[in-house]
Amino acid sequence: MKYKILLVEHDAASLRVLKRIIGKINLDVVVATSLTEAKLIFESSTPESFLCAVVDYSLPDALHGEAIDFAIASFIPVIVLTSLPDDDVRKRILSKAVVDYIPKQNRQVFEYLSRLLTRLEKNKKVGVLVVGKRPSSRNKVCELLNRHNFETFQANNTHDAIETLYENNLIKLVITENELKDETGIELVAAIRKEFSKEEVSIIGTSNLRQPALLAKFIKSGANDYLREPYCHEEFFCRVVQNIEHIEQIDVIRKTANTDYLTGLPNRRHFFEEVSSSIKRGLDSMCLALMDLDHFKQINDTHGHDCGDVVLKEVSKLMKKHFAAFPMSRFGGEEFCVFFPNMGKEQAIQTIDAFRLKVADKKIRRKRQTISCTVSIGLTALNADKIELMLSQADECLYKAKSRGRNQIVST
Ligand SMILES: Nc1nc2c(ncn2[C@@H]2O[C@H](COP(=O)(O)OP(=O)(O)OP(=O)(O)O)[C@@H](O)[C@H]2O)c(=O)[nH]1
Repeated sequence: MKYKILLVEHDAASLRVLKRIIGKINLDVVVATSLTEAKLIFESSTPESFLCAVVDYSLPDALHGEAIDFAIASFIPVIVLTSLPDDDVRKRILSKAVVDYIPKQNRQVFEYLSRLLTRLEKNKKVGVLVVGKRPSSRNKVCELLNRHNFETFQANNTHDAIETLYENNLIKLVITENELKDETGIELVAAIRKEFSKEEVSIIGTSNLRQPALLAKFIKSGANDYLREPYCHEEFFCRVVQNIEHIEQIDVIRKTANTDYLTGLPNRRHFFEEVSSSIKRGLDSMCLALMDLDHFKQINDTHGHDCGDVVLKEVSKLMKKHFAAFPMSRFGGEEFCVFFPNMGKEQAIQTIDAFRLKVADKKIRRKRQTISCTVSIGLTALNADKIELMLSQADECLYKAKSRGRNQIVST
């Protein structure tokens, strides 16, 4: 779904820059140049279709921030723009339930707005778990997080907190105070760290001024960061976003390290890890298939290496669709592998043979040429406790499939 931004701005020059910036990040802009216009637009739309409102503090018919109150009352997150960057205005803006405010000082602040909007969109898919004994303090933190579009979860004890983490893998951050219903926040941090690493879930511990020693204890027990209460709203969001971005960056690095650059399929190392841990957990039955494109050198030699790459990508696309439910990998070169956990030999043969036929039927068109290819497959149903053993069996079968004429399955 493409979200809309309600832009309430009177100044023509600012409008031009803002429209360009918002358009660049692929969000739709709906413009109102006054509070009256904004109200009219809202009468015919739903708040859910708006990611947020970007509102100028001072409009011809709303000189003192009245448009901010209107947008907040309409349940959309609000970012305030102001060309009056004095401390009084800043305080007045931050006393309202806004996402942030942006003084219109230079071009850099518009870049900041662009990052903020991108963040607000991403936040819709990020969960934050808030843990503490008192519902009132949990609700206060959740209200701040909801303002930034985060999905929030709550727990008042260690057991429920860990269960919630297991049930909702979109949770990237836990914010906990030390006082819980059963144990302490410090004990909760230690318990989370037994199950989830710092790279999977960030934790912020909170403590008030009367307990400064707690902050160091939080960090020593495995928290990533801390917040000293009472905290200002800007510091709260800086810390929250910093900790979530840390997890997201690690996620990008992990995905890059696990993915084959050409085809986007998981690479050999990732496949080994995934299948090995699946075998360790114990399976009733399993099969492993090793596949190799036939006469691929000839495809490269006839049509060029670029076309060879296109063939690899097209076969990988077919694989992603056909084997969506199974661990799969580009093993290297023109060799691919699929693992079938809890599947008997007959069913695995049926599944993989359907794929073999799909590959043979596929016509790949490139630069007015039509390329076809076939695939040979070695499949093993050996119940081994090590993936290496299954691979060597599948490899022997694949060798036989090649020597018996290719475009076929040999199984053991
Ligand atoms: N275009 C392209 N070619 C690759 C890539 N990786 C490996 N190859 C080529 O794949 C070809 C594999 O050739 P061979 O091992 O001789 O096997 P084949 O021609 O498929 O013959 P059979 O396996 O016996 O059917 C070699 O020419 C490699 O250069 C790649 O990423 N892109």
